[in-house]
Amino acid sequence: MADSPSSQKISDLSEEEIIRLFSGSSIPRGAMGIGDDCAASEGPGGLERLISTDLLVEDVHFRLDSINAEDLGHKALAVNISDIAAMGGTSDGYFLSLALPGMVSINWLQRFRNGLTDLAQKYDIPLLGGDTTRSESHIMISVTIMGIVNPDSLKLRSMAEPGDRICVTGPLGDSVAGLKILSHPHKYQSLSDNHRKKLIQRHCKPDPAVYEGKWLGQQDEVHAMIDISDGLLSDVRHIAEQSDCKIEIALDRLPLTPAFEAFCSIEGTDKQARELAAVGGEDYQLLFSVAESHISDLKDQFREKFGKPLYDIGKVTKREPRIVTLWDGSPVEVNEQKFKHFS
Ligand SMILES: Nc1ncnc2c1ncn2[C@@H]1O[C@H](COP(=O)(O)OP(=O)(O)O)[C@@H](O)[C@H]1O
Ligand SMILES: Cc1ncc(C[n+]2csc(CCOP(=O)(O)OP(=O)(O)O)c2C)c(N)n1
Ligand SMILES: [Mg+2]
Repeated sequence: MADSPSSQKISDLSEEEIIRLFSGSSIPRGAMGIGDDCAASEGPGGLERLISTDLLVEDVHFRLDSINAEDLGHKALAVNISDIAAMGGTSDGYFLSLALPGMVSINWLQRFRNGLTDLAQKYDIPLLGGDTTRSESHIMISVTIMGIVNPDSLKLRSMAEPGDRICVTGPLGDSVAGLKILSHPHKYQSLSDNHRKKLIQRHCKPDPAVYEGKWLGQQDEVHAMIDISDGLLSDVRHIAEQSDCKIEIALDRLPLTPAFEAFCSIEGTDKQARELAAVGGEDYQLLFSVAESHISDLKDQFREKFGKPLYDIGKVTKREPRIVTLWDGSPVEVNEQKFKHFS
């Protein structure tokens, strides 16, 4: 892009357009840079080294009156662990960078640390370093994570093939419902405490699909994989574009929890519920493509290993990078009012 006049602001650009400003540098042969959940390069003992980073900013990714310190610590690491899982890898170290306003209480920071380190210990991921600085106003948390993966298990967004089925590892929409409850508590007063708690928990304390990602990575018939951070349709589009394939998603097959259905019944139709599940972000389920001939075996083995089902929600067709949403087999438009950082 040529240099723009100084009157143009980055709010005129999409996140993708901003990333494109920084892309295009040459990287070593065999390595992989911008464009997937992690960068990958040759690592120790013939393994691939994976690296990824994500930034959480107060009032963009979280509000201090909506998430407690422990959950925020957990979430900051969980979203990064999820990126390693989406490549079929195993996390083996992380860095933590913090920008903190001076008025943050020591107690808050200790509880943030507890949430973070509990999750790190659960998956045996050591903290290797980071950076700490003062911020004039907002809290910013950046985690950089490293992982390893056997080259044969590496799953990229570009690996889907026509004829594959599209699957997800769990229900969608709970996180966006949790966020809406936190943002407008009075609107959802009729929801039971149990449902409300579940949805808020799924928003504030996402559970990365660590073992599922590693196992799916080891399955040769699983082709492309990504984690759902931006929202199902947005992340399906990443696979469609990078694999140069058309992908059909059957909205009526999206897995929903009883809590999410109860939430949606307060103000919408069944179709609106599925639209929300298709665009709401931060689910951190894994989305992958698998050869159709293998899907039945894969579902059986997955259920045996993890005690829960895989959900088959669509298919990959011809080489034409776009997505189509279906309702009862017929194409329907979805209003994609997805979360946008800029324009
Ligand atoms: N400022 C940046 N400079 C270089 N690469 C970036 C920048 N921001 C994002 N990327 C890269 O662009 C790709 C897409 O980013 P993103 O959508 O944030 O991925 P994810 O959902 O996995 O976090 C990733 O490969 C990421 O590393
Ligand atoms: C206060 C607040 N507003 C809005 C959201 C919703 N939200 C923030 S980021 C995001 C999508 C994912 O964020 P991004 O930084 O793009 O993650 P990445 O794709 O890089 O993993 C969503 C749905 C939120 N969690 N909290
Ligand atoms: Mg990112």
